Amino acid sequence: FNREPKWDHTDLTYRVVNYSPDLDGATIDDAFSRAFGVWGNQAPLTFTRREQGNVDILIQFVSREHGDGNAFDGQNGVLAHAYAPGRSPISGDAHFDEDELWTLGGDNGFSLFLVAAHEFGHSLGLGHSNIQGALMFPTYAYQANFRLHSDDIAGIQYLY
Ligand SMILES: COc1ccc(S(=O)(=O)[C@H](CC(=O)O)C(F)F)cc1
Ligand SMILES: [Zn+2]
Repeated sequence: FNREPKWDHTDLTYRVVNYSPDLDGATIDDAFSRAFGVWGNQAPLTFTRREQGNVDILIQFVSREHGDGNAFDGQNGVLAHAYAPGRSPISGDAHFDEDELWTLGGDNGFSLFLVAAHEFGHSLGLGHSNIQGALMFPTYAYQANFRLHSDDIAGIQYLY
C-alpha cells in the first residue's frame, strides 16, 4: 500500500472497533497491547487505546470486501493487512480477516499476537524483511517464544 515514511508524532493512539468471537475481549485487548509493546520496547513510541473518537490506528476484524478495495479471501491466504503512516483516514489502520481462527497458542488457527505485531510494523512504516525468522518476513510462522529479529529492530530504529 502507498508508502509514507513514518508518523510525525510518537504518542500514537489506537481503537479496537470490533472484536472477533474467537477470543474474549480482554485477551484480544491484551494481545494488541503486547503487539504494540514489541515495537514500543525498541523505539520512543507510546500507544494509547481510546474507546472512541479520532485515533491514528483503527483496528477492525472484517471479512471479504470491507470497503477499502482490498477484499479478504476467506479462511487462510491473506490473514490481515495494514496501511502505512500518513494523513489519509485509512493511514495506519489494521484489518484482521474474521474468516481466520484467531488463537494465541501454536496449535490450530493463527496467533493474533504475532499477526498483530507484524501488521503494526506496517502501521508504523515498516515494509517486509527478506530474512526468514524476522517478524516482518512476509509469511506467517508460529514462534512459541517470540523474539524480535535484529533486522526488525534495525528497521524500527532506522525510522524512529
Ligand atoms: C507474521 O505476521 C504475518 C505474516 C503474514 C501475513 S499475511 O500472509 O496475511 C500477508 C499480509 C501482510 O504481509 O501483512 C500476506 F501478504 F497476505 C500477515 C501477518
Ligand atoms: Zn506484511
